[in-house]
Amino acid sequence: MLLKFTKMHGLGNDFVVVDAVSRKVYFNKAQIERLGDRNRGIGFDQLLVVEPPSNPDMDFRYRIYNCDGSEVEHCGNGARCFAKFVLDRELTHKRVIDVETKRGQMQLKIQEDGQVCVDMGEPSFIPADLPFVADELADVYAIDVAGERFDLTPVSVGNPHAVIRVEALTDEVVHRVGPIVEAHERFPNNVNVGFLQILSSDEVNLRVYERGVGETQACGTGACAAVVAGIKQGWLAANVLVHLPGGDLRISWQGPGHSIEMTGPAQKVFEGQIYL
Ligand SMILES: N[C@H](CCC[C@H](N)C(=O)O)C(=O)O
Repeated sequence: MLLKFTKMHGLGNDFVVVDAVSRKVYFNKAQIERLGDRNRGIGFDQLLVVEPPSNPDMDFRYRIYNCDGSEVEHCGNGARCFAKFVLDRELTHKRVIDVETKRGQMQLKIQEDGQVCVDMGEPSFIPADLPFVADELADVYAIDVAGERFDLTPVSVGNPHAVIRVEALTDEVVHRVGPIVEAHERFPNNVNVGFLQILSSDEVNLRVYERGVGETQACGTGACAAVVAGIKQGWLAANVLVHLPGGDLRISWQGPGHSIEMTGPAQKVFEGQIYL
């Protein structure tokens, strides 16, 4: 089958986006892994498959697959690219789009400057919501990584995140600790691992070792998780500028009972077709 696709990115977190509204498309795990292979396929961090909504009150549904083939609940950078994709392809003419994903419903607003503002929903610090195995409720949890102790804050943004505050964002800590925590037995569904360096109460540096991918240039849900963890710990204010390797995101959260709001760019790189 000849598959038409659009290659996009949000701050270097890259996606292949497929229109499954005009024509149904299904992928098995092996096909996703092959398409995501940067040497033998197209290459992407995540595949986004845009479908008609199952709920008639929604405009679309879109499915999110990591390059290892795992389907996931939420993707912040992907949400912004999804919004640009459906508008550019005239699948909608709305600039406020209601969409459902595996984690639930959310609303996206495409601003006149092309930036996309996403209602990322409410975070949860309840371990069972990730899931994270914990004997008791705490603000931070100590986890042993090869004999070294790391304090982490588990946060669900629909998908699971472990936020670890560090004084320095070194390759060594990200690439050694990231994979161990990602697959740690206390995270039965694995976890995205965010390394947070606080610059001030409203500015941080962040690197994310993503579940099912490895380190990405940016992670939207990771930026949301890091900011809400920092606010909960009293390190951060309600509106934070997050510097990621691929660029900046603006994240704001007014506290429990409120949604997280994320604003950032979405870029189209090229359109293509490939035999599946
Ligand atoms: N790797 C993530 C999904 C993609 C998240 C990220 N690309 C974002 O922008 O939020 C997970 O397994 O939950």
